[in-house]
Amino acid sequence: MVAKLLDGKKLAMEIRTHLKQRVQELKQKGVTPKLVVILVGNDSASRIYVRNKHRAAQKIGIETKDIELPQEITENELLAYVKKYNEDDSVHGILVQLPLPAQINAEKITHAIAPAKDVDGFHPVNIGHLFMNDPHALPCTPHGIMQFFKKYNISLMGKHAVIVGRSNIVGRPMAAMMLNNDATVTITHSKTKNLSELTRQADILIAAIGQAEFIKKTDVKPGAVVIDVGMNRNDKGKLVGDVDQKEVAEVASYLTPVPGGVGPMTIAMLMEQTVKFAERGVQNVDGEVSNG
Ligand SMILES: Nc1nc2c(c(=O)[nH]1)N[C@@H](CN(C=O)c1ccc(C(=O)N[C@@H](CCC(=O)O)C(=O)O)cc1)CN2
Ligand SMILES: [Mg+2]
Repeated sequence: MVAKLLDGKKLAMEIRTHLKQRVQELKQKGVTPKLVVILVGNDSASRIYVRNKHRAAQKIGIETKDIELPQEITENELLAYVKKYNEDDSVHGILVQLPLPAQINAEKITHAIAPAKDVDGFHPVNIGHLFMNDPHALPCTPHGIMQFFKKYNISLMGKHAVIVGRSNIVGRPMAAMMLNNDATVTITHSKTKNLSELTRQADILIAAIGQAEFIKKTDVKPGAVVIDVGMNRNDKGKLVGDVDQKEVAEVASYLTPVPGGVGPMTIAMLMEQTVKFAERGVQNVDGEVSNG
């Protein structure tokens, strides 16, 4: 078997085209979706992701305000920025790019973003709604992965989904989304015993461990759908995923490439969520008018 590649770049472009239309409709109603992106410090990768978010937003017609803050900023100073944009009615979405410098408690910051403007879907209120199968805002990476299943008609019903990695931004929300779509979900992590025994049972395998080419051919059931969330630099400085792509492509039915798989979908979903939040504002206004 040779795996079919799930092209995230192409799917993200399709999604952006639809979003452009939705933004135009919003603008006709006098609303321009507005996203505030806060970048703290000098992390070079974060700088690139923020730039890519800005470009994606521009292409669709979303207004962005990029705020660059110094590495040494205090937690309270950063919280003051979040508060300011929480209170600004022209802003529909706020995100703080992660990771943050060591002196700042990232949880405290993400928890300070108003749940209604939490385009990253990281706030505990939004995570709670997601786990209760009543999603309000969805973390962008797992939400992007769900779009592959939709696009390629990969049903999750009754399937065994095995997730390697239990982070708050990928593993845990991924588990909730797949559970909400009737998969049987196993979450594994660095302390899991006999990991390969579990990954070999997966109909759908999500690799989000942060270790270069960790998942080998022998860890994968023939015909499995394999999603590679990893972004690591190997010893030659090349970007590689958590999956040994060359080997695993020989046994998987579907595989997301790195680059060009999950990454572009993360940004597409951020755009989608920003538009959705702006549409909610319009619905509320329409509601008030019709009730009046
Ligand atoms: N506030 C947030 N911080 C972080 C998030 C997030 O969703 N919200 N996710 C990651 C970083 N990230 C977006 O912020 C992100 C990372 C990578 C990509 C991407 O498109 N990657 C490319 C490859 C890029 C390269 O060549 O280095 C790909 O996979 O094709 C998009 C978004 C952590 N922080
Ligand atoms: Mg990718």
